[in-house]
Amino acid sequence: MRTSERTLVTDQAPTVFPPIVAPDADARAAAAARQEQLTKPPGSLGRLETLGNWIAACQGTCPPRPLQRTRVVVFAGDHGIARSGVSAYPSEVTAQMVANFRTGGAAVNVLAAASGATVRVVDIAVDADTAAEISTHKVRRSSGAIDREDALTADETAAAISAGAAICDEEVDSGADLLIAGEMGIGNTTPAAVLVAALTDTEPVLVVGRGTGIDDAGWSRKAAAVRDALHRAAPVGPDPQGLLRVAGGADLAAMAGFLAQAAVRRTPVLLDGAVVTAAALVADRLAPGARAWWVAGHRSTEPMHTLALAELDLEPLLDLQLRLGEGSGALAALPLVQAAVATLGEMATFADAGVSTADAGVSTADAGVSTADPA
Ligand SMILES: Cc1cc2ncn([C@H]3O[C@H](COP(=O)(O)O)[C@@H](O)[C@H]3O)c2cc1C
Ligand SMILES: O=C(O)c1cccnc1
Repeated sequence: MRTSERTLVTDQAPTVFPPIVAPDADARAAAAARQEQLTKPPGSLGRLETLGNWIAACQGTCPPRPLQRTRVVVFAGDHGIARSGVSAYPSEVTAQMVANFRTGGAAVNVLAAASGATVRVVDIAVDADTAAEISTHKVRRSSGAIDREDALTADETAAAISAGAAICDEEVDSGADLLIAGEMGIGNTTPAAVLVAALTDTEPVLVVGRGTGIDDAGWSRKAAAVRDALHRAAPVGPDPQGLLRVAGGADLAAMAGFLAQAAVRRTPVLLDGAVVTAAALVADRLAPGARAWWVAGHRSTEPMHTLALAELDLEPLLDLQLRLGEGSGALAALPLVQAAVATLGEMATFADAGVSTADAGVSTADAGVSTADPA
């Protein structure tokens, strides 16, 4: 059913983000002009150029400052739907992986260390008691089983969005100049798929993927769960806060708040995989225009990810067939962002290095060859 055919119910007290200011167009233009002066044919660094220009625009200065503090926040939360056989793993793995993050043994830790980022894990809704220092923003133990009950109450939804925004503020206030959201939660690809289906008006079978590696029977159970949750969510239509409440979860709501607040705080974000991008899709509805502050690190193999990226008009930097989450795909792309900033900031110009520009060369007519095409 299309949303226009439904009676829409909007959540009562919506969490309001201030209007999003776009990254600085003047700094982006100055960066694009500087790229033309650097000792390379125009455009020859391809996507690294537009990436560097984007960082300059986000910082409001050209050349951009080197990135000093890239911070990954892993949002951990369990989901009642995991009891319906939609994941290849049991819910206990969420808390066990939280412990693994804290001792540095997970992919996110190793990838972060490899490119100089640091990792913080926050328990938003793990179905276990975790250490006090990571549970200050905890909303509840596990979100509801979305095929038959709401994921959250309205108050919990607002609290989770606010928690994510507060976590973002803590990180920006501590000096973070590039943010990455990661996630850990057995079963979380199921609510993420529901959010993407609802916001892109897509059928369940087209959004449901294999997650942690479910077999065909598990995939069928997952598609049925997505169908039932979408049915339950129909009355809220595309209302972002209502969707998070009925068919999302506390971790997804917190990530949406975090991503929206990053745009409010004019701090760039490198997006991770399908689950984070599902939260991003909601965040861009909560704070229209927030997407201008995000770059997609990679494309995961989950089908919903391609749909969500297309809806956000984001082109991923990498496609490595990753399907992990945690922030791993964003971290795989981080060296590209660092390279983009370094080339824009540190390469010599033609004038500095005494290198001849294209128009100083042999004329096209004389040599019978084309000179550089600035396009
Ligand atoms: C050991 C382990 C580590 C992980 N790290 C991220 N995920 C990923 O898999 C889960 C989502 O997939 P599904 O919806 O199929 O459960 C999330 O926890 C996600 O972060 C992991 C999953 C496992 C098993
Ligand atoms: O792309 C993701 O975010 C993802 C894929 C599979 C499992 N967990 C997360």
